[in-house]
Amino acid sequence: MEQQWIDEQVARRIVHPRAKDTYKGSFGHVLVIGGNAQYGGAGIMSAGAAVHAGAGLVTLATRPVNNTALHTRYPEVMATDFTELDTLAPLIQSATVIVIGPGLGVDEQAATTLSFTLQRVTDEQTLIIDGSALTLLAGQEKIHWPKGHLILTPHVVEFARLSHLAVTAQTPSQIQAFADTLPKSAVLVHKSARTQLYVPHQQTYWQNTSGNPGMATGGTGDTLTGVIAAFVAQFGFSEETVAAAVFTHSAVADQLAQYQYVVLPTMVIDHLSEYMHQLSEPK
Ligand SMILES: NC(=O)C1=CN([C@@H]2O[C@H](COP(=O)(O)OP(=O)(O)OC[C@H]3O[C@@H](n4cnc5c(N)ncnc54)[C@H](O)[C@@H]3O)[C@@H](O)[C@H]2O)[C@@H](O)CC1
Ligand SMILES: Nc1ncnc2c1ncn2[C@@H]1O[C@H](COP(=O)(O)OP(=O)(O)O)[C@@H](O)[C@H]1O
Ligand SMILES: [Mg+2]
Repeated sequence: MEQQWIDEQVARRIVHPRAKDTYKGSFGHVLVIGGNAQYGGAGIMSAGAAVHAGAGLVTLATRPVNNTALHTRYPEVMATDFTELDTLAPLIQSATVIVIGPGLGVDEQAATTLSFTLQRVTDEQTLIIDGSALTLLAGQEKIHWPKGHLILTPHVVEFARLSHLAVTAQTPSQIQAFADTLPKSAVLVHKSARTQLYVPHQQTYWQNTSGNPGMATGGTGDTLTGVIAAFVAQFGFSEETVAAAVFTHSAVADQLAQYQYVVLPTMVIDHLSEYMHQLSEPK
């Protein structure tokens, strides 16, 4: 298979200065569905990353036990309970981009919310499926992928559950063969120390050039979902938008790793907007 690089040029093509005559509605509404009682931080980091990467509006559908922590850290984020399906339905309907899975868990409530959401996503929306939602789907006999633009963000073990390919068997041609089974408007982000991006029925996959081992802390992938969501909400769905988000997330971490041994996900969130400003300015 051919390979193309995800580098700063890609991110610079996507992240541009904002037009003067804009408002919060110009930059999309991100709905994150995740964060149960055990994994509250995952939902908070995904939603926080979406705010800091520039989404106009962000709502987190989480468990209420997480609300105080959420609003202490990110008061910009609106909150609701992901088990209150009557309240969730109109939020799903009005979202530009939906993230489902970070810290969602795999219990019955999580499974109910997942199938409720999958049934309601429309052609115009983008759905990012991550973490627990991927694990839940992998447990189904046959996966019915939803309508709309689809972005899957598995790490290698989540990908093994989905594809039944052992980690050592996850070569580019095998990953592409799995990607070819997805709906045509799908992007597969295969996460690892060498994150790659696949699109159904393409001969070329994308290889990220940013990232470092300081990122190996729980929550880094949860944070990535929020960055991808905000990029799609502002700049529109395309494989290049997803590639730009993947690059930006790790490039921020690379800048921090010049001075730090460990790069925490929340530190990446704090520096996203500064880095996006750099990307949007001429060099
Ligand atoms: N602060 C929080 O609330 C956190 C919540 N999290 C959530 O916890 C849930 C479970 O996710 P997990 O990923 O922890 O658990 P999983 O059971 O899905 O996968 C964990 C396994 O995958 C392995 N793995 C991951 N990347 C690998 C790689 N590149 N090479 C080899 N092995 C690799 C891990 O070592 C581990 O054995 C998800 O919903 C996730 O979003 C985690 O993101 C951790 C932080
Ligand atoms: N050694 C590494 N080099 C580059 N990127 C890494 C490294 N370790 C982890 N990452 C990145 O961190 C993220 C981990 O995602 P994931 O395993 O889903 O984390 P979590 O679910 O805990 O948030 C991925 O984006 C992955 O590319
Ligand atoms: Mg994860």
